[in-house]
Amino acid sequence: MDKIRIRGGRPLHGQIPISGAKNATLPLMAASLLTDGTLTLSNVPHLADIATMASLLAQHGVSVGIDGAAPGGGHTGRVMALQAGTITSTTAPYDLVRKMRASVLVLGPLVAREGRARVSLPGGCAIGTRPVDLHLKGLERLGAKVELTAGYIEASAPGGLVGAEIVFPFVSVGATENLLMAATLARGETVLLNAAREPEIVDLAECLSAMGADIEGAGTDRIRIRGKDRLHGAAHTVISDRIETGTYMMAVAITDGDVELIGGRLDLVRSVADALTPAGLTVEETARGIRVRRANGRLTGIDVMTEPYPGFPTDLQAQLMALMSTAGGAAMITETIFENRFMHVPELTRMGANINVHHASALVRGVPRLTGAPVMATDLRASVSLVLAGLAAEGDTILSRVYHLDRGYERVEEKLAACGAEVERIRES
Ligand SMILES: CC(=O)N[C@H]1[C@@H](OP(=O)(O)OP(=O)(O)OC[C@H]2O[C@@H](n3ccc(=O)[nH]c3=O)[C@H](O)[C@@H]2O)O[C@H](CO)[C@@H](O)[C@@H]1O
Ligand SMILES: C=C(OP(=O)(O)O)C(=O)O
Repeated sequence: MDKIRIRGGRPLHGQIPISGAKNATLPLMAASLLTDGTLTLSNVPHLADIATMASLLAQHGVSVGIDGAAPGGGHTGRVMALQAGTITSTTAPYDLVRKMRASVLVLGPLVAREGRARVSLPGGCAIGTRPVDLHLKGLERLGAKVELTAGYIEASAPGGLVGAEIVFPFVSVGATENLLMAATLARGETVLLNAAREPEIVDLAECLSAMGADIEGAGTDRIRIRGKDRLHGAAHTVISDRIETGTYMMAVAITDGDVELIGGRLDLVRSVADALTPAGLTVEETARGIRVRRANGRLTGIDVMTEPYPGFPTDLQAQLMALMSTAGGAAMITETIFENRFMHVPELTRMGANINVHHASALVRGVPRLTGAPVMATDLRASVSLVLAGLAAEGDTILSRVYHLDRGYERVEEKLAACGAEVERIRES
């Protein structure tokens, strides 16, 4: 298993290309199941999760073609062509689903197109129990019969799905995506209320519309879908990764650097910029992306609560905690989305951070400096928070279980090293 070694203390200077969004690409790939036409996605990031979704789709019978990296390894990403001419299997097996929870996004499209699906229950993960009850109740509202048998979701709608009003009791990105996709092939009209408003939902809706779906209101909490008999192929460019953007914003901030994030979109990270500006960061839109640097001197602690979009994203909470570990004064960080998303705290503490967790809140008292240490990744965003801490720490940090990082950060060590960081991957067989 690979490790990453970081020698801290080097400010980042230069440019970092932002990749296409993992969390947009995964549902977009699942949407290919809705049509026998070809769905061509550009700006697809080269990540482990994307490879997992490609394997899952392949075993459903989808042909997946990838053109290789863009010339020069640039930020324009890969082009992926997906064609689900015939669905050869409606089962999503445990072995693939357990690797990646987003595999459950094949459920809605499979039931909508084939009238049935058998999808392994994803189960919990390091950050929480993460049930899928809203996905299942929503499918039932669309007329599917849903049973849980031997760890699998068995859903059937032999006569096809029928549009309905679905009110989510709380916001779920995945349930909104699954039901949005399912509703595009349901008979009649579906209305999703208290729908997630994440940019990845808007991206999915735009792609589905290009495939012939009739969707209004994506990006608001009320999405109306008029079902169609069939969808067709389309070409779509994946939006830039706002979580990667926010992560590098904080990497620049923690090292007191000055970097332009090429392809980063300020409108997608507004809540992050709004939180980090009072902390002492300058965030400016440029012709090609976003420029980030400190306004002057040490950053100051801020209080932040994670919320569904447009609030501060839970996927940037761990990175913010690393940043606040070296800020002046105290910061209170409250996690409202996942019940167990503080797994990075003991590891940051091992690097000298002063953090006390009380239920869903962490009180971070800034220390003058962190010290490098061997640390272990527990989940994707926790692992990158340790990379950030390592960039600012005195001495060497060695991060193990890098496979978590590889799920969501494309060429992270190359991107950081190109801006002056001393970071290298230690490949181990
Ligand atoms: C691949 C992808 O896009 N992943 C993102 C997606 O995950 P995901 O789609 O899994 O997250 P959700 O928005 O569904 O989860 C929000 C909360 O609702 C709960 N819940 C969700 C569904 C359900 O049926 N029942 C239920 O109780 C979850 O356990 C969690 O506490 O949104 C999260 C919240 O922004 C992000 O952290 C993840 O990076
Ligand atoms: C939690 C994440 O992903 P997933 O929902 O796939 O676990 C994430 O991207 O931070």
